[in-house]
Amino acid sequence: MVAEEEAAAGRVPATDDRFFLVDPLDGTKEFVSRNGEFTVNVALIDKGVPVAGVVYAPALGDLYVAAGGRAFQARVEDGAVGALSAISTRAAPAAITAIGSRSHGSGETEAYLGRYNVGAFRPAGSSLKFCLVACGEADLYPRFGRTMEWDTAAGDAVLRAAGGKVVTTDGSPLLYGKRNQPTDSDFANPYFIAAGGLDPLPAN
Ligand SMILES: Nc1ncnc2c1ncn2[C@@H]1O[C@H](COP(=O)(O)O)[C@@H](OP(=O)(O)O)[C@H]1O
Ligand SMILES: [Mg+2]
Repeated sequence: MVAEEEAAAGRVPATDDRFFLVDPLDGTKEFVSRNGEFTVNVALIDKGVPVAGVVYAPALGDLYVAAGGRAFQARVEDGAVGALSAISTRAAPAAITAIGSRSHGSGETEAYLGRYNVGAFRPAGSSLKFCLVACGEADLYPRFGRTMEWDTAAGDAVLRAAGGKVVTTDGSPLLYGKRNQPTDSDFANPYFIAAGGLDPLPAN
């Protein structure tokens, strides 16, 4: 199991073909600003692919689950998990809804979005961005900024299971368990684009 705070303290186990990535508090800035958009993230990686995951936003009472190749959403009230309902991405409308970080924007992101017909931009914190694409509330989440694997793996699992995709700027699937990278630290992600029912334009 690889967890954000453990990794920060230098405790990183050898990773096998299958391992868990955990971020107990994703969206620290959201947590501090009390807007509720922080999450607890657990993902199961199998040979580099996020095959199962849970994203839980305790302050909002929203739970998203990827399991068995399908994605689900549930409400959590008073600690009780309500009925799971299946979620899926939507076919992208002519004017898409883009989603992006509340606290980590970039000029590159704006330039990339300029190549689409964007009808609305929705800022959101943490891994909730993947989940909003997964349930068809948004179509595109370009992230041209740094993240770590534990920030993205669970949301990525939910989005893939809902019919979407997460690709690097050259269009290849975002992979996990990245160690000994030539230009970045272990578990650091490259820039990526998460998409629902559209094929994202290559970014380079
Ligand atoms: N320069 C950087 N390097 C690594 N991760 C970064 C980063 N800037 C932002 N992040 C990650 O982006 C996450 C927040 O994303 P967003 O802005 O989309 O909500 C943060 O998660 P934490 O809140 O768990 O630290 C943080 O890990
Ligand atoms: Mg995080």
